[in-house]
Amino acid sequence: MTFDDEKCDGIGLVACPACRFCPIVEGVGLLGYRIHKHTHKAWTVYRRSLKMSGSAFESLEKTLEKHIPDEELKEVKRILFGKETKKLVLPACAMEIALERDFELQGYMFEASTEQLRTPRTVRVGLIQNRIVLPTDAPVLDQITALHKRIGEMVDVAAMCGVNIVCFQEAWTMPFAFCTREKEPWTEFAESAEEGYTTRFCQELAKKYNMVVISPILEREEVHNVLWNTAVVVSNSGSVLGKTRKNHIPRVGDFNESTYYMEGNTGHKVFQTQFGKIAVNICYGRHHPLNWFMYSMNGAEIIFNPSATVGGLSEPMWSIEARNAAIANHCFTCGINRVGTEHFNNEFTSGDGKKAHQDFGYFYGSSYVAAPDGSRSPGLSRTRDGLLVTEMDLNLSRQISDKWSFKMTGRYEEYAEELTRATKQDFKPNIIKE
Ligand SMILES: NC(=O)NCCC(=O)O
Repeated sequence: MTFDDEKCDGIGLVACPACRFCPIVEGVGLLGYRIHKHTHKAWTVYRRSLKMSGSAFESLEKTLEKHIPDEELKEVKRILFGKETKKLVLPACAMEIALERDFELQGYMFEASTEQLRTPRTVRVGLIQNRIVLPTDAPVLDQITALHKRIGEMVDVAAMCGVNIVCFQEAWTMPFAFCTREKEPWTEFAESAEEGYTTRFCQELAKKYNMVVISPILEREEVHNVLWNTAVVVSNSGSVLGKTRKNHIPRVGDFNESTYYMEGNTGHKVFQTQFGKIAVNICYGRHHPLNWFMYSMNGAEIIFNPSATVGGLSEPMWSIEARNAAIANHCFTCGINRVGTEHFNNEFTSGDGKKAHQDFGYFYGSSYVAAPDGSRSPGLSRTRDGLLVTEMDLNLSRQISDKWSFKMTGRYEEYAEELTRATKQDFKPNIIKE
């Protein structure tokens, strides 16, 4: 599409393609001067984000909206995404600041039926996806500090939107350098979960905004000097509620993560917060249904899945796995993925005979929330930093559980016995032959 922004008449919806992507027009539908005021700016921001990403494909939802006639779109969306999630009206000041700070802001709500004996248990969750800020060869502390600043300005907006629990992407303080297999300088990004500067930074945010902060970092456990891929959960009081470590380590494509840290040893912890019981299933753990299941068995009402994954590898699976986990476990799930392409100075190979390269591929964002009734929010874009705010009534989980009864019909004892047998060395698969 070609467009000359000098000639835009500011009416927006027709004249300027940016308006279709401008969160102010699209998100809240504010009329009059706001459309005019933001048109050129949004278009500039949008164009800049496309140029930076090297990807013109913004999101599946946008493409469906662009090409499917209105009368069919509703039905297509119902079948693909489940019951429509209503848009959440977010404060105009938050929308405006998000625009100024060049990130997408979207809000949705998951409602539950009214009950006679329980009042609604609504909680607002914020998911943050982002690019790295500085090049990967900038000094380590500069990179960390720049990311703190960027995320800090996004959390300010989350606070304006009334977010109670915010979660960042996997290893958010660093480039996803595990593709390189080099130890230095990447291990220098590892920090103490309890006392590192990133945890201190999150404690400040948590206290300032009365917000639970989930901070997935590369952890250096200093007593034994062991590295882990860890999510630190900071309570809204500002104290560290605990930490939980990534249970499953990928050995696929360029995800050479076993070079850097060990398989988690914290089991399937669930954290009781003021806003609900939460758990964190880090990235590759989402391919393991039993991992989700055990967090749910321990009572998790919301399971976060902070991730770093690229289009060439996992994009067709992305929209299915966390959503399926929400359905199967009668809980809410939140998938968060980083954005953009990260370049490294030294070439590396994928061990597949193909040419050496200097990047992982494209991290496609697309963060979303899925609900126990099978519905899901639209995803954030594939190309831009973003904050997704969702309001969820946690009563929905028990309502759906009462309806579908997966926990009641699960026959877990049977599976426990069979699984125990299946993991023994002398196991013989139960195959009937003629
Ligand atoms: N970070 C991480 O575990 N990535 C593995 C690839 C994937 O799970 O899509």
